[in-house]
Amino acid sequence: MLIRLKPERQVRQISVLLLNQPGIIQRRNLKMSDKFLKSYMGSKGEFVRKDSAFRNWITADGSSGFKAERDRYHLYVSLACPWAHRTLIVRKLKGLEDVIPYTVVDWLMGEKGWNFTDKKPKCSADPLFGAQYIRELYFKANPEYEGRFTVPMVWDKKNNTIVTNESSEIIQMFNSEFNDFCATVEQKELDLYPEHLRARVDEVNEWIYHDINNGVYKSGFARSQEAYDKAVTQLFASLDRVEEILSKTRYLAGDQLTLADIRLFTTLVRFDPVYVGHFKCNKKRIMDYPNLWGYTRDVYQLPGVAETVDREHIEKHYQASHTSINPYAIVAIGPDLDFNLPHNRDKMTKA
Ligand SMILES: N[C@@H](CCC(=O)N[C@@H](CS)C(=O)NCC(=O)O)C(=O)O
Repeated sequence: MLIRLKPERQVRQISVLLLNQPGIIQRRNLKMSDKFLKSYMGSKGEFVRKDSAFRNWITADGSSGFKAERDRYHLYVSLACPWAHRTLIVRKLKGLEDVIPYTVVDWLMGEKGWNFTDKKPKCSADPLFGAQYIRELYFKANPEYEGRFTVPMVWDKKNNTIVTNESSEIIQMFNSEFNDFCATVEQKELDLYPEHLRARVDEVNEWIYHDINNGVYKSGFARSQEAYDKAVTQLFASLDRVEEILSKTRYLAGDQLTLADIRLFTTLVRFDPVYVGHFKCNKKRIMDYPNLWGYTRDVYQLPGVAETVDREHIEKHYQASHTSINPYAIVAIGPDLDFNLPHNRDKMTKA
């Protein structure tokens, strides 16, 4: 009986069982997911995120060689991905919809990484090259490329190359370098990384990135009890810390929304539907934290943000793609969540 086998034998058995069923695709996914995870593993079974490889900057004056221009850059995203989601929110808040077009990849990540499809809602074929996989674009930019094929990624149609694949930098560029092109004056004047709040924004970003944004991945992809315990303990200690901050101020850096909030929001909005179950981040749910839950709804309800959130892409991507942690790729039903419930956090803003 399966239950009596040693762990490594059980894994083989699962693979055979899946092969005997009509959905042969499961075996392919199992292999992919394992390879994917191993490429991110440290020596103690801990998840180690790789640095992004393309780090050019688009500037308003073009001094970097990449001048901010209308319809010069193309943004590639997954609606499932929290890092890519940041870029869609800032693009929206800054009114850059007509300036920076984007393409959404398939929510299912297979053995060759992200692929394009026009057969699923909100996804489309690659408009620039008709590529099948995002990796093809990375090789177009650099045939010797050896890094990961990640989203978000910004393609420069003029120089025919990748500008950047680092979300934290893309959102800074969208915030400040495209101000000549924003749809409205309010959007041009909106500064999500103002000089006087930078030190505070940088400070919170630092620990929120390690403990929360990446903390959920470190918990979910841990391959040893020790690595999981460490990551998940740190994750919830930092969520408690954020809860405390948000009991005093509406946003992380005070009364004003900043890039730090966008960066945190994209993790929080995925937390209860995916990270609690799929990544075993189940000490508490976001809805158990009054301030974090109210804050998540507050950011969600900002004009334009809700339309960047796609629960179908989010829930299906993680659970169907990571078959080494969810071998049958069954997508859980997910909690009832109403992000539109009143949050009353506007009352915290000082007059
Ligand atoms: N540091 C990058 C991380 C981006 C990232 O890891 N994206 C994931 C999707 S959530 C990805 O594309 N993974 C594909 C892979 O690692 O092969 C950023 O913030 O932009």
